[in-house]
Amino acid sequence: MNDPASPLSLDPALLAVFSAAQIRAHEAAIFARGTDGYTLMDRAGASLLAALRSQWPEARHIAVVVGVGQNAGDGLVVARRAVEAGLCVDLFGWQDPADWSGAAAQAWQALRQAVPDIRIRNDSAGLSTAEVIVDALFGIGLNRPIDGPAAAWIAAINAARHAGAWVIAADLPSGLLADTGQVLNDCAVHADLTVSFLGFKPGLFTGRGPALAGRLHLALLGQAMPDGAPMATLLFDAAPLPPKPRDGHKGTFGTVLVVGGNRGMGGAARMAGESALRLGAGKVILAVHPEQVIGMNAGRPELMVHGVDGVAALISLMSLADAVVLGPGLGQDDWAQTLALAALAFDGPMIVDADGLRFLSPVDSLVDPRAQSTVLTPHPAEAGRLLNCSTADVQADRFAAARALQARFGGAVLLKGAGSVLALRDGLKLCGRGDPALATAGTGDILSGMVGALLAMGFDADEALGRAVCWHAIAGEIEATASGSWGMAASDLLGPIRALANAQLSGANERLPWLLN
Ligand SMILES: NC(=O)C1=CN([C@@H]2O[C@H](COP(=O)(O)OP(=O)(O)OC[C@H]3O[C@@H](n4cnc5c(N)ncnc54)[C@H](OP(=O)(O)O)[C@@H]3O)[C@@H](O)[C@H]2O)[C@@H](O)CC1
Ligand SMILES: Nc1ncnc2c1ncn2[C@@H]1O[C@H](COP(=O)(O)OP(=O)(O)O)[C@@H](O)[C@H]1O
Ligand SMILES: [K+]
Repeated sequence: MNDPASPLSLDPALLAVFSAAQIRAHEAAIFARGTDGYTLMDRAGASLLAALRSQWPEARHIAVVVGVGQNAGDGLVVARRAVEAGLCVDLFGWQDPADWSGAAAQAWQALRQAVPDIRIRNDSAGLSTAEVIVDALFGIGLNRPIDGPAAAWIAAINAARHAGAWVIAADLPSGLLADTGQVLNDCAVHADLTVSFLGFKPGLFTGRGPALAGRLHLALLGQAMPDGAPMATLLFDAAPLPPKPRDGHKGTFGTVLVVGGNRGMGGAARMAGESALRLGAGKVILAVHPEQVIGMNAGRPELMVHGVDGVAALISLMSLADAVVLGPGLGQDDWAQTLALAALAFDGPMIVDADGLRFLSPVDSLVDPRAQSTVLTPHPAEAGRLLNCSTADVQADRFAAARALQARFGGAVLLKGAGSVLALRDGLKLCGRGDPALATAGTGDILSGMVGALLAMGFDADEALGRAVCWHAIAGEIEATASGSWGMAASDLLGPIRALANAQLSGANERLPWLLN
């Protein structure tokens, strides 16, 4: 069933994210090839101004807030070019111009030459009169919590935005850490548009990034994308399933066994089962607590619901399964533990989610076949439990957490939440789709059923996880577009998911968060 074809036709540069260190190495290589820093910075400022004018063509009055490093230089270029274009420009900050170095110092000289009476205003009162504010405080050089004047300027920019100004960020919204999407001290600019220079940074897509960066625009500054493997690749679309063979029968498309549905938690197992069915699994069996059987059978007769009271009953169901989904509504009691330990011995592809994750033990990923065919899908709190750290620790570096989970437990790992991170055999992926509509109970169960169906069809762990995450996120966008982000119920995703898998609904490019260059 594997079908590697992808409907994506985006520029590869738009699908790669690079760490700050990789961007710095790229800059060094550009300089070594003979382009100087100021030339690059001038292009960065020009790109930012072009994006600003294309997004807000009516804007006449802009404010540029500059910091102390080279990110300020981008802002100084914008100020000069904006004045030259006839816009009214106010420049704000606290830096003594004599302290700027390198290309930023050249940008200041160029600005002074073009606008001799330019001055840097150190009082944020005038900020609120601007239609658009350019955030040129910090880019990839941010390396510690922000306090002092920089924190005050960030607060002033956010207050002006709240009062109606638009905000465009140079390279990154200031305060957002490029590599992780973390914000320290809860101090960061909230931008409407971010122009990212030379390559996208991972932090724009995960952690706090999606909430703070606004729309994204990539400006390559006349350069090819950085050499070498990116830190992660972005997942934006997935190929639909191949046509269903005319001579297929229910056995052809795999049997999924969902193990979960403890007392009071039957809904989770049912949602996982239903999503496996809607994605095309040939048969779906639910192994649930005996007290759940009657209600579940009535609700969705296509699901084969079995009350399981011990290991023997589960093993006999496992013998029928092509893939196991362990965890939805499993709970943590003795019944859950007995079933989980038995299910984890399943000799085939498996996804472990929710409470199922509590019963995992570390594997030796080099020798344990389980490590090859298992998909783990923790949310940040579950990941913290598995890694023996806090949820905040996980969120501080979601890439490191996903990698650590993969190293410890093997398989394909998904760290859920806005900007889901996938640690796969061939490296890191980052889901660039989704909507906060998905932040509601049960959407994780829907996802686990989808992965189960794809595993049962024969997709390998990486492919099954990548497709499921993508369709699930796009389905969330589709529902949000149709009816809004508030109030979606997890089962609402089932229709769009089915349509996406059948190619009857194209999710490609519809709500990509950036302006295509
Ligand atoms: N020609 C080029 O090189 C090009 C560069 N480009 C642009 O340059 C940006 C990178 O510039 P950058 O490396 O100077 O870093 P930047 O983000 O300005 O900040 C570092 C400064 O802030 C300081 N600092 C750090 N944290 C702080 C804190 N919490 N609170 C207070 N201060 C703090 C830090 O101080 P230090 O650590 O040295 O004490 C340092 O002085 C990049 O994102 C892109 O926009 C593009 O134009 C393309 C061409
Ligand atoms: N703000 C968001 N943006 C995009 N996706 C989100 C957001 N919040 C949650 N999600 C997605 O919704 C799903 C929630 O799963 P999970 O936390 O396990 O919920 P549950 O256990 O209730 O089913 C995950 O796939 C997660 O990535
Ligand atoms: K910035």
